[in-house]
Amino acid sequence: MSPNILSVSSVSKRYTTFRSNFARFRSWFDKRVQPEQEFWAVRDVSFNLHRGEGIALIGQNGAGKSTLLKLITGTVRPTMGTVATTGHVSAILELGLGFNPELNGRDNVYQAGGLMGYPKDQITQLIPEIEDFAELGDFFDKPLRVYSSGMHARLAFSLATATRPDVLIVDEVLSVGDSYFQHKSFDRIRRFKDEGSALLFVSHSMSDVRSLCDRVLLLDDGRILRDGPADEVVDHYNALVAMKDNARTNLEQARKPDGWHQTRSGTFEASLNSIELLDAATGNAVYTAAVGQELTLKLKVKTKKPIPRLVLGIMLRDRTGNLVWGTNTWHTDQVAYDIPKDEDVTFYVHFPCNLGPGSYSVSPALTSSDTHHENNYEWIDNAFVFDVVNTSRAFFGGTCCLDAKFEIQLGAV
Ligand SMILES: Nc1ncnc2c1ncn2[C@@H]1O[C@H](COP(=O)(O)OP(=O)(O)OP(=O)(O)O)[C@@H](O)[C@H]1O
Repeated sequence: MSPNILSVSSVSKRYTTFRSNFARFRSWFDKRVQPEQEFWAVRDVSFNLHRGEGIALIGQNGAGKSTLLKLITGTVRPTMGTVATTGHVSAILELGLGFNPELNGRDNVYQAGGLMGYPKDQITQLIPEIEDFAELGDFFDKPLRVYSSGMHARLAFSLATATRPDVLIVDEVLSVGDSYFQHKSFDRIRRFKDEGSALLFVSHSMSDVRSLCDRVLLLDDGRILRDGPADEVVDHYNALVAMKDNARTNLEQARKPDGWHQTRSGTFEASLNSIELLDAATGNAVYTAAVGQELTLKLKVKTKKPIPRLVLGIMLRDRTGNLVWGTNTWHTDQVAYDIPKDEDVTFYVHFPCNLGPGSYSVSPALTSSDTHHENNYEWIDNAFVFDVVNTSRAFFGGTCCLDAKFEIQLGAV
């Protein structure tokens, strides 16, 4: 493992509220003046970040993610514990932090760049690259008060990544940018990681988390609830979100011998008995499918109590956990109504294997509507895994087989 670039040791942050500012002031000198309320936003958090590693902090609103980032960047001081970093840390936290709305983009780069420790002549050297990357056009020379939030994000990201930092800290800020700029930013983040930068990333987008980070810390009530590989912790988090909405929900996790991590949650009032992938023509079981092969996914479900409305959802994900395709029988207008207790229900999903070569997982969910928030009967991440090989098409990359045809014409058309 490469050396630590950031060490967070037993860090806690307590916020206190006093009856008045005067009472807070008095408390500095008089120990008898106690706060009206105290609140631990971060509790005993420890982890190390290594060169080239990407760690995401995830968790529900108020879990303590932003506070932890502020403790790491030094904007907020820990009540207990220590944070140690080696090298240059660049953070893109709250939108436009350190920017002046009355100054234009260019002057803000000088001002905020100066606060980041860049000498003026270095900023002058970096300005063309920052202006070019931000792609703000004439807005670069207009006051920030006329910027949209996406424009702020463009300026903040371009400045924070003008030189490659040893640790890059990115809060939710990129989520306000348009998808063109997000792609461009993610490419730059990936390149920095490949060149040795470490990334600390906060996002509510689980696909962004999976695509940028190898490791995920799940925060809950200021504590680290899980620390592990992205697929495992994100699935745990999704199951927890479902549990918050469904009181009687259970949660089980296991790593299977093939390396895939399975998370099963729900009330299990309706649950999956079996899942098979079949060749559509012969009905034979398929574990390795050919690109273009006609397939049928067969799922047998048993009810343990009367179910007024049953919906099957299917998610197909690639090896890195990114969603390739997903829908449910609510959207296809095939809801099954009034199913009695102890009933067998069989679902068939027919599809051509228009996928690229690689490994894929199927995650079924049994619910009562288009989301799992109302009733999560059962949700199994990675319930079935299969491979796809290319035996009949010219070489292509990616997870999708478009069967595109090239046409070439010489001369003017
Ligand atoms: N300055 C402060 N004074 C008092 N409480 C605070 C302060 N800053 C944050 N908190 C509280 O600390 C808790 C953690 O907040 P934090 O912003 O770190 O959560 P978060 O996980 O980043 O949430 P979100 O996803 O909504 O951004 C919240 O309950 C919040 O109200």
